[in-house]
Amino acid sequence: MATRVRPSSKRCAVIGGSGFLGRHLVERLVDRGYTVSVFDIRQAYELPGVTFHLGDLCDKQALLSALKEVSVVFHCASPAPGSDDRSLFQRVNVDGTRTVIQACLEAGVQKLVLTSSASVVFEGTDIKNGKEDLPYAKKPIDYYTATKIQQEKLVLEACSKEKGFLTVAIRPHGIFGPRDPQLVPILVDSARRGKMKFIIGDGSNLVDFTYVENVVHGHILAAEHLKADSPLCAQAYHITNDEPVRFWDFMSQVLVGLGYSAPRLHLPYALVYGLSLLLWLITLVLRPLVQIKPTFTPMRVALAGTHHYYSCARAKQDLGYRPPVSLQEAITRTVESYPHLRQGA
Ligand SMILES: NC(=O)C1=CN([C@@H]2O[C@H](COP(=O)(O)OP(=O)(O)OC[C@H]3O[C@@H](n4cnc5c(N)ncnc54)[C@H](OP(=O)(O)O)[C@@H]3O)[C@@H](O)[C@H]2O)C=CC1
Ligand SMILES: CC(C)CCC[C@@H](C)[C@H]1CC[C@H]2C3=C(CC[C@]12C)[C@@]1(C)CCC(=O)C[C@@H]1CC3
Repeated sequence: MATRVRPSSKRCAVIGGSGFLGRHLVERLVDRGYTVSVFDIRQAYELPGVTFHLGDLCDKQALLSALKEVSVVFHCASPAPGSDDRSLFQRVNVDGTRTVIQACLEAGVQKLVLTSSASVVFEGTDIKNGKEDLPYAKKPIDYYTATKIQQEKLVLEACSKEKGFLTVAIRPHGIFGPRDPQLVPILVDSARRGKMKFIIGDGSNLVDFTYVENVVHGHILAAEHLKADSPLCAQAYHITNDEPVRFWDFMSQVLVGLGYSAPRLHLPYALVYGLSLLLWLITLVLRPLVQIKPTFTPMRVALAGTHHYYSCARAKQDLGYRPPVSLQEAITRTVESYPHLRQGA
């Protein structure tokens, strides 16, 4: 009878390891002595000690070859939140995550750490110091969020001590840092097109922005603390910088740091939200004729004009989590990492 080789606990796979968060996670795992397999639809870099497996996570056979002798899987792949492609989100985040779980079970993986999102509870209205026991959003703000909810449920429900398969979900919020393709580039693009003159609402709304290395730290703590007798099994954990900041102060600091002017003029939230909805409807109607990508989508306006910050007390208690990099240091490092996005560059 063939004996199954017991996977080393230092052998892991990162699904989505070519992406922004995934690559930072891979780099940290390698520093900590892990052997890492990356599974992604693209290869973005090369790193000693890292093996790349290219494929779509909806393809179980492709996944299985990447998960051989792997004990921990980090699943941080997703289509970009800005995409409006409902069927893509369903296929990758929901059906694909089912496939990931199935492949993990077949390959004898012991732990699955999902990158979920704090937004799974966000409906476009204020959340102040939200805890993990808030109900999932009944009316999620977009397809991305709707499928992140389903994805998280699938992963947490798959946790089985009997099968020796343990799962946990990390819920970061507003990840930023070097190489982020989203937050800073979108902000700078909007500034360059003269669209960052206005503050939506009175500007007092508090939001979590989380430095990518802190998010990585939360993932690794979760993987290392996840044991059959630990409270982590089938739980979700907010991972933030634990320093909520005024949304518009954060944006202004990044903009000014890169040489652009901070927004100053105020516009009423309800007006901008209403206009963004109208614009969204117009783009839907015109879609067969012309593709328009509005800057101020209803989702972005809701995120820019409401409070949404979350408690990470549960992560502190169960994981011993403390954000290693402060918000100020994180902003400084981020601004320095984008010389090509500076005003005039
Ligand atoms: N960025 C943020 O502020 C937040 C992100 N999250 C979550 O964190 C995770 C990582 O996000 P982030 O690093 O920003 O995203 P990225 O888009 O940078 O990384 C995701 C990676 O997954 C890849 N991928 C997409 N679809 C598939 C597929 N079908 N099979 C294999 N690989 C695939 C992407 O390839 P390609 O680029 O070619 O699509 C990309 O390399 C996501 O799950 C996201 O939902 C949660 C909270 C906040
Ligand atoms: C044009 C401006 C009003 C806004 C520019 C910045 C935005 C691009 C970002 C501000 C908050 C960010 C955010 C996300 C994406 C980028 C922002 C909208 C997420 C939607 C990414 C995926 C998640 O899981 C939740 C994030 C919330 C915050």
